Amino acid sequence: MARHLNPCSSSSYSSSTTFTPSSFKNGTHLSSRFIIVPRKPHSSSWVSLIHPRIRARNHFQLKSSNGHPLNAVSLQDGTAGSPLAKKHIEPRGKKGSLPFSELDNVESHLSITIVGASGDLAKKKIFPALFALYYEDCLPKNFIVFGYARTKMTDEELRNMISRTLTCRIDKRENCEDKMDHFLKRCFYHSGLYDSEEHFVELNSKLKEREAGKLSNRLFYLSIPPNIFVDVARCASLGASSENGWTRVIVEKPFGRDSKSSGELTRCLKQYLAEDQIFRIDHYLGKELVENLSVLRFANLIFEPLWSRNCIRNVQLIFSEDFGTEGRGGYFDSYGIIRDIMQNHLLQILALFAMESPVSLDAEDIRNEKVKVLRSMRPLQLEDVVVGQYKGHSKGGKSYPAYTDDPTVPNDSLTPTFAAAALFINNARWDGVPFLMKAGKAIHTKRAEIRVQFRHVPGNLYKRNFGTDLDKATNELVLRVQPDEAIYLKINNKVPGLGMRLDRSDLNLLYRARYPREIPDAYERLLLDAIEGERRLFIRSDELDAAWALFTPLLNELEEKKIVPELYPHGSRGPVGAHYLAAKHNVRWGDLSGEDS
Ligand SMILES: NC(=O)C1=CN([C@@H]2O[C@H](COP(=O)(O)OP(=O)(O)OC[C@H]3O[C@@H](n4cnc5c(N)ncnc54)[C@H](OP(=O)(O)O)[C@@H]3O)[C@@H](O)[C@H]2O)C=CC1
Ligand SMILES: O=C1O[C@H](COP(=O)(O)O)[C@@H](O)[C@H](O)[C@H]1O
Repeated sequence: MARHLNPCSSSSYSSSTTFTPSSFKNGTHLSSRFIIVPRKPHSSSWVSLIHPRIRARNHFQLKSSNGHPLNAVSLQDGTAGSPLAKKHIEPRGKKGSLPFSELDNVESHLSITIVGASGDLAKKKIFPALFALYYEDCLPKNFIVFGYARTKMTDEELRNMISRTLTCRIDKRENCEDKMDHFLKRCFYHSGLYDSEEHFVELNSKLKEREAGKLSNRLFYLSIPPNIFVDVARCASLGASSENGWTRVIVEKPFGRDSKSSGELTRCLKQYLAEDQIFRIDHYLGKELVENLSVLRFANLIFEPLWSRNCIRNVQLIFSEDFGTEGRGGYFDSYGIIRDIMQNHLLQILALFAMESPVSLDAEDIRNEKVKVLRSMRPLQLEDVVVGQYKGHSKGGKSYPAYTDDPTVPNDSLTPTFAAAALFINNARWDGVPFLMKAGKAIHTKRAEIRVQFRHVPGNLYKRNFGTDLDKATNELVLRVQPDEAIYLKINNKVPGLGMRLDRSDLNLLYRARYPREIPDAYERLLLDAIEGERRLFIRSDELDAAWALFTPLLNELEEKKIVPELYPHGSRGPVGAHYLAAKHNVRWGDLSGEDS
């Protein structure tokens, strides 16, 4: 195999092996017990397969996050441009396609490889999510999970490590311990380097051994630092892609630092993977309340007619954590809160909130609408942004560190741990409506919410009761994403009694009261969707480009001008500048209004 210096190599996005089409495994033989159904009647590239066993398991069908039955165990994702996408599978019954009899003979197998299995995210989120899916019978009958990392570990040691993070959550059914044992028996480990194709070939042999001739579908989860994404995509693609089923790769954020690096990352990944195979995860899209946003809008008559500049005064997207960057300072310092939270999680929510009604619930229809919103955003101005950084603080005899006290953070770091911004969408629906974002670490509370403040009632008969500030008593719809999921609507209400006194009350849908069951973690939903081939909750490359196009000029300006962040005490409500920014746009932060603070 020819070796040369590749622009996607190590220090940028590493690789040192030239791609030639012949270097790819190009499995050709399809014989399976699957029924092929076109996912979209008009698109032959969306050929999907449903295993009869899976079809028989209704629970599996019901879990698809777009509300459609499972229809997404596509044999081979992608149709062009990538080594993993060379095969074209004709729908059953078409000329040249495999006969029914041959399709009926092979069972499928799912292999999930977590690359970076020794890391924080894998332990905290990915293994527990996979166990929860197994526990809920959402994984196919034949599956295995492989951990891959440089750390030397035996299968047994991996199992020990994972078992410490698995919980018998949900409703503590009596067979949970058994299920845990069964799950752990399906977990294996392979130690290897991230840039060694040879080590992935070894992994491939272990996978094959356990797949035992079944049709193999393979999912790789890249839970690793971004500088090795491309190395792993290359080695996994060349050394361990499925020969007869699909191969998909979940990529964790950050997807670059700006437009240029993100474009470069996409370009490098696409040397080895087709866009259809890349699942860029934004775990906020997997959160229950974010999922519910579209249901609320499009399945209720009462909201959509109000959903525009005609009735909405402003929208607030708020994220805060009551802890600092503890343990992640090294990563955080080269990204900062704007890249860590705003450019992805909050902007994705904004796009879902503001998009027009999609043609259907199909992933492409939804992502088309989201990308239109992102492309309609007014360029962000520095004067519409406030940045902050937490400083040390003592309270109740306890002292809390400053951001720069972290030994992995330079003492003179200007990296923002807090930011607030006013954004605008230049389209007919949202012209002039401020979308205020606020994200901060080491704030007094942990929360994520969407607040919609409505205009005041014109000619309100009861305006006397509100005093001079009519905006103070307008309706406000709150979607509390976390903690304690809820949707509530603030309304003006008559206080019972003989007089006419109004107060503010909530129509409150508190999830724990209405749905007293545990809400699945975002990673469960997203992993299941990736297994099913459902891309709706994953970020398409043009969405990513549009998101970076919005934030890159601002980030450059902040860095070039060395804007000094406003210091705020650890555990406070954030910098005062955020209030001035809101006031400039005639907005009061709903979370600090006194009613909800
Ligand atoms: N942790 C979290 O809460 C979140 C993480 N993410 C993203 O998920 C990915 C994984 O995160 P996380 O688990 O925290 O990351 P870790 O820093 O824990 O890294 C994961 C694994 O990658 C290997 N690794 C770490 N640093 C390097 C390096 N410099 N070169 C080569 N290998 C390295 C290590 O495995 P070994 O040494 O055994 O090879 C490590 O166990 C990252 O992209 C992160 O940004 C996204 C959202 C939240
Ligand atoms: O992506 C990230 O998200 C977490 C917050 O996620 P949550 O689900 O716990 O709200 C954040 O702590 C981290 O900095 C960021 O990278």
